Order: sequence, then C-alpha cells, then structure tokens
Amino acid sequence: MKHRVDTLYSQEILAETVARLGNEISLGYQGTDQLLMIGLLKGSVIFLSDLCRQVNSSVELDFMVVSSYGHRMQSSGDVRILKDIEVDIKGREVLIVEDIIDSGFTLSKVREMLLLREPKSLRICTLLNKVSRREVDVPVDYVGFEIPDAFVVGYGIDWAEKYRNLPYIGKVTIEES
Ligand SMILES: O=P(O)(O)OC[C@H]1O[C@H](OP(=O)(O)OP(=O)(O)O)[C@H](O)[C@@H]1O
Ligand code: HPA
Ligand SMILES: [Mg+2]
Repeated sequence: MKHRVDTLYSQEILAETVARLGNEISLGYQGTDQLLMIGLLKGSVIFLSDLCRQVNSSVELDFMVVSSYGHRMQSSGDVRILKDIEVDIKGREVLIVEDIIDSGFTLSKVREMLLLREPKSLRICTLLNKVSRREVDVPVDYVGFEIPDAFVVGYGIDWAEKYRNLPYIGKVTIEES
C-alpha cells in the first residue's frame, strides 16, 4: 500500500520524555526494595531499554510476548499471550511497560491476568496513549505522550513488522495511487 511516514516525535523529544518518565518512576518507587518492570514485546523493546536506564535504583526485568495486530491497522481483539513472564510476582511491586495503548484490549487482558497473581502493586507506564480509540478502560499511571488518532510507527512500534528500528515516532498516511 502506498504510504508515507512523517515525524511525530523526534529522537530528541523522545529522549527528553523518557528521562522525564524515568524521574517520575524513580520518585514513585522511592524506598521500594526491587521494582519489577515487565515489558510487553515486541513493541516495548526499545522504550523499555531506554527507560530502565533512567531509573535511579536497581530494577528487575521480565517480558511477555503479546500480539493482536499482526499486519492490520486495527486490533483483531484476539489478544494472544505468546510468552508469559518467568518470575513469581506475588507480593512484588510491578510496573508494566508498554509502547502504546490504543483500544486497550492488550493491557486490560494482561492486567487482569497479572492481578490474579496478587502483586503488591501493579502500575502501568506507556510511552503513547491514544485515548480517542479506547474500547476498554485501562488505568494508566505514567504517560509519555497523549497522541492523536493516527497510526504510528517507530521506536519499537511496527506496521506489519516494518519500521520498528526508526529512531523516532512517525505517523503513517496512506496515499491513494
Ligand atoms: O491497546 P491495543 O489496541 O491492544 O494496542 C496496543 C498493542 O498493540 C501493539 O502490539 P501488537 O499486537 O502489534 O504486537 P507487537 O508489540 O509485537 O507489535 C502495541 O505494541 C501494543 O502492545
Ligand atoms: O498506532 C499504532 N501503530 C502500530 N501498532 C499499533 N498497535 C496499536 N496501535 C498502533
Ligand atoms: Mg505491532
């Protein structure tokens, strides 16, 4: 499909925002023994690796692989957990790290699943929050940007597995041919 990608958030703005989030998280978890950050792959890979280095205390990392978009631009609604975390989260302070919340289907499923395991606390950090597309409510604790209703790529986020390695966040526009 013919399309173009325009910059929405530059590398510099992303770095500033990730530093700001790292600060907020450091303050929010002061005195915590060891925060567990759970990244939802694949999309969060780049954000999480930058974010965890902006947190001023030791954090543990674990990952889930979750997928529902495939090659589409809208959620299939069928959220598949392709890989679960390995650590026992009972009694732990847990922060889920997500690249984007759009319909909310992914995070509401993951959140419900993790809450059943009785963590001491469960908060959510997302780089991008697309509230205008929300179908299911999800409580969000740390947000990088509130974004418009646009399909975005880059900094870990894909369209049909392309563009994850763009160093900035871009907006996709489909061009009629
Ligand atoms: O709020 P939602 O509408 O559920 O959308 C958000 C989710 O969609 C994308 O994942 P995707 O299923 O594309 O998998 P990926 O992370 O491997 O790209 C994105 O990384 C989020 O995890
Ligand atoms: O805007 C988006 N872009 C790419 N993947 C996504 N998954 C949910 N929303 C998006
Ligand atoms: Mg995707």
